[in-house]
Amino acid sequence: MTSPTIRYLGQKDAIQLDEELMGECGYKLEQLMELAGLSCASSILEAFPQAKKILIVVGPGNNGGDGLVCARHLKLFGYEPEIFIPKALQKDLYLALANQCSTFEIPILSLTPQLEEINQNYHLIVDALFGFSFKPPVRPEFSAIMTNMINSTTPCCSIDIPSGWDVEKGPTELSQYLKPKMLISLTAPKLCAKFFNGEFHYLGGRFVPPKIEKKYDLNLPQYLHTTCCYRLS
Ligand SMILES: NC(=O)C1=CN([C@@H]2O[C@H](COP(=O)(O)OP(=O)(O)OC[C@H]3O[C@@H](n4cnc5c(N)ncnc54)[C@H](O)[C@@H]3O)[C@@H](O)[C@H]2O)[C@@H](O)CC1
Ligand SMILES: [K+]
Repeated sequence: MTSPTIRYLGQKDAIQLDEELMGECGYKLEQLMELAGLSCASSILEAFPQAKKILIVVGPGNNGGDGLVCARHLKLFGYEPEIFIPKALQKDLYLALANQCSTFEIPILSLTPQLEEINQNYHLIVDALFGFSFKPPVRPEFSAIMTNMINSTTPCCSIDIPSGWDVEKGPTELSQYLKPKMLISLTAPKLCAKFFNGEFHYLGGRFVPPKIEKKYDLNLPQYLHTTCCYRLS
């Protein structure tokens, strides 16, 4: 089910819009990431209030950064998040966010969580591996964790893009692919979200100036009151 009016962005437009937010709109990446991560944690609180232990899989780009911010807010909301980072983080921003998570006593796992471990220990997986800059196929260093996420019986919540999916064409070229129960689209859904058929589709990233909304013809729904997430379907 999709929202009848909201615009779905292609990969090029998503990247360009992001650059404009941080260019002429004057946002810093840290600001956008904080709001994006907060909206992810807020969406999860609405959709999975009963989940307790949450595994957050953090990738090498800004999608992973959103995951780190989300982990911190989930902890503040009373969840027990744990983080797995398959590839060592490079940028100072990501290292600072990971450090904040450690300060919040969020465990950072050193070994790839195995399938049985994920099934037994966690109520939810947060997929913050790859976002709108992903180009398939998944490189080998991520294949073990991707396989475990795909095969796990624990429900998955993908941030912005279900990892491994083509940003525009969705999962069509893969034999085995992630089927998240929840998708949180940031700023606006990307074209691959048309192939999402899980239970919860949320919109987050309540930071778009009217000028940008008009320019990209986003037709965003009205967020209610102080909320930072909106359920699309
Ligand atoms: N305007 C927005 O909507 C905002 C978006 N943010 C997030 O930023 C994301 C985009 O971040 P980035 O542009 O940093 O990119 P991504 O996080 O999508 O991923 C880029 C990283 O993945 C690696 N990668 C790409 N293809 C790969 C493959 N096939 N196998 C293995 N690794 C691969 C790249 O080398 C790079 O390290 C969005 O999806 C969203 O989650 C927020 O942080 C801030 C605001
Ligand atoms: K993702």
